Amino acid sequence: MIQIEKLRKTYRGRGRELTAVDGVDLSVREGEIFGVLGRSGAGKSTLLRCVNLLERPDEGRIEVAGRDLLALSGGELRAARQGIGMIHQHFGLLSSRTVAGNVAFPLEVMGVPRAERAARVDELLDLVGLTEHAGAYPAQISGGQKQRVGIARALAGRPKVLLSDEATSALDPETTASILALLRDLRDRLGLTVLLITHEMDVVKRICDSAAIMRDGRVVESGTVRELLLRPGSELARDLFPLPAADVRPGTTVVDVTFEGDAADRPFVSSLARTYAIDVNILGGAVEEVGGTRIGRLRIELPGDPDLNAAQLAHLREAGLTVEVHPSPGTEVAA
Ligand SMILES: Nc1ncnc2c1ncn2[C@@H]1O[C@H](COP(=O)(O)OP(=O)(O)OP(=O)(O)O)[C@@H](O)[C@H]1O
Repeated sequence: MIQIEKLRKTYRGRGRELTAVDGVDLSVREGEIFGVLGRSGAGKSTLLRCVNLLERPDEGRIEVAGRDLLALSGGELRAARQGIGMIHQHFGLLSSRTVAGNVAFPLEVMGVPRAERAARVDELLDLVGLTEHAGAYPAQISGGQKQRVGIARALAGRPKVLLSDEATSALDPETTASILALLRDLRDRLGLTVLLITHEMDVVKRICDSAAIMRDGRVVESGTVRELLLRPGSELARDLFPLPAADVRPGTTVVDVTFEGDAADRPFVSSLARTYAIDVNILGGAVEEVGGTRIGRLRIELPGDPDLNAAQLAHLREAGLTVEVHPSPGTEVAA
């Protein structure tokens, strides 16, 4: 649904150059919720603003719903942008207008006739659960309700794509959960494709089907959340399951074992200990519900160096577990 290829955007000013997006490729499938994560300054907002051409990239290609956005101009571009809604961290509501007036605003800009506009505003407010607050002003409603207005306004042009710029960052955890549930529900009911940027792991855990991590303007990993969690060395897995720094003692093997669904219910630690008559030390672990599946990660310590534990590691892999061995001290390659 969204195809981004070799996207580059450099900001120039006062003799300085800063490449905020540096050759990004990204593919978002129709109907999925795709999260872009990364530290402040990684280039997430710039990337998002390029997708609806609030920012014009220097190079690359952006295809949304089969249309090459950078090749469009005038009316065609306006129509394509109407098919892309956007919600913001600080809501961006007009304080002098009521809730209904804020939702009506984009419809006025689009030239929708008054009677049709009123019916559409009612429909949109119903969609986000704000019918009873139609006459309230932004100052009279909560942050969560303000974001619901923002969502209703973004959906005014019946977009197929919704962009979300840290939409829940200014909200408390409970309100965040309700806004995320609303986004997922709207995706299901309206068949939306959602591209969101966030620095909150909870957002990824709760609603993202796929994710990408950005650093210094580049995508360093991307894929479905499940794929990334089970991929050895994945940063997303490390961030979602924070474990203490691995302190590998000489003569031991420290292994991170990632398991999902059924495998979470099998006693693989005791099976390993029994089969090889060894003591297995548990160093840490976490189990999380991710996208409706239980995924867990356990850090265990086995006696003996890794090369003496080949059979034990194979035993874990054969049980369908993802196995990542920490290097022993002294095995790191000198830079
Ligand atoms: N309009 C601009 N002019 C100049 N530099 C900019 C502009 N917008 C962003 N930048 C710079 O580009 C880099 C990427 O910024 P961007 O806002 O895309 O990152 P981000 O990952 O979204 O971070 P944040 O969450 O802090 O917004 C930063 O170094 C930022 O200072």
